[in-house]
Amino acid sequence: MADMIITNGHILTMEPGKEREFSKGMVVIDEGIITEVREKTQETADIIVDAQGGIVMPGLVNTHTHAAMTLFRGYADDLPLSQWLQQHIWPAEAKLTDNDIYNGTLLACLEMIKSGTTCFNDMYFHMDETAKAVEKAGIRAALSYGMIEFGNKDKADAELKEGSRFVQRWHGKADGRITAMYGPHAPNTCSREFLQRVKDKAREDGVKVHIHVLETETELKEMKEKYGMCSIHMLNNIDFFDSDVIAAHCVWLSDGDIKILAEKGVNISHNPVSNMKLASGIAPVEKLLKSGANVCLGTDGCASNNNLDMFEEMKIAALLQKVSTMDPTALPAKEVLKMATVNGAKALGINAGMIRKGALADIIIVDRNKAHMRPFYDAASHLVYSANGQDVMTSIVNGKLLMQDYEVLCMDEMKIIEQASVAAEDLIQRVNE
Ligand SMILES: O=c1[nH]cnc2c1ncn2[C@@H]1O[C@H](CO)[C@@H](O)[C@H]1O
Ligand SMILES: [Zn+2]
Repeated sequence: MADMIITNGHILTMEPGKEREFSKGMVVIDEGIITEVREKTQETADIIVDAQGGIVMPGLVNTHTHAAMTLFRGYADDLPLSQWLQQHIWPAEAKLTDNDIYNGTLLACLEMIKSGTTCFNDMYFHMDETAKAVEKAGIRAALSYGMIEFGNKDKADAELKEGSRFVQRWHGKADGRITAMYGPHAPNTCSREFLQRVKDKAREDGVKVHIHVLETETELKEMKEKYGMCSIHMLNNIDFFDSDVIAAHCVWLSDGDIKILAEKGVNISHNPVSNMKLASGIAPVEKLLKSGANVCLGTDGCASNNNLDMFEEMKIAALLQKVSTMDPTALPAKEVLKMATVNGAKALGINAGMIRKGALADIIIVDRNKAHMRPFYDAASHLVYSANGQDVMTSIVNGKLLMQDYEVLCMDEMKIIEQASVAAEDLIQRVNE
């Protein structure tokens, strides 16, 4: 007998090139893997999840965030990026403890599980604690220690050592739910020599690299002054780019940069809410997709968003491309849904983001028994333009129910909220001392 069957739901498979929909289908799960997807027939299993009145779809993949930054939600708003980071966020981050990161990450995991994200890509500090929180919550994640050396040789050695220690300790852990990566912060906070060393080490270790790239015009100007070229050309010159790189933001791109990113198979995490809030600019997502690049979707941290709701992110991504290109056909719902599922899973190298035989059972069920979800013509349209994270009823990761019919099963919800609030209060007191 199978471990689990999800039955009676409207299934959206999202398989690239051959997306299927079943108005009353069933998904069979065994040992964390999807073993069958088809029209409903009678069947039994250890656990039967009734998805009546729901859309069954792949869990959302958030390809760029800093989970523990939930502790800074609403702490410093309405500021430009450099001022926001240098005067507010970095001084506060200097006071973060292991305990803060653990509790902040658990709060993020709770929020993600409740709003349909089954996997996230994180770069931050005290990452052992992030990994422990992921292990406990049951969610899937790609994690990297955020390295910043500003060209300092001693710092470079220490940062790479810590990044490497983290990769050795956590890659493939938590029943395979954790993937570890290297996380050099950005081309203007890390030197060219350091970035080259990091990429060499990542290739040697067979792991991916997660980096911020051309988020702001300031970065573009700094790079041109320092190297006589933009970040994309500098990184390309040191052979940094391949399909094992996740480049977050990529806002300030020339047509030549887009060609390089597409040719090298670089994965681009678009983070429209953060880019709008910090007034960083608008990434050329339509052009990137047309060039064949793999574009996925992220929220960035809670200090620049201020939530982790990937439904909100999908809608804003679509709207922003339309208004910036003055073309209502730009970034249609189906395309943005792919960014948040299959493209994200591809970027992180996980066999998920779609409901098909052999894929990891990372699945969510979205409620359509709600006023704003009726009538029902097109599932993709509703998911992108009408739904929000609070419409997610059920979340499954690795074949395990983390939330069922709005009830969180993997953790004590009120305890997590309370612990994170206490940690944040204490942290801000230390910052203000
Ligand atoms: O949008 C952003 N741009 C640049 N840095 C960021 C952004 N969001 C968070 N961080 C910062 O990146 C470091 C993690 O490696 C942290 O210092 C975090 O505050
Ligand atoms: Zn970021």
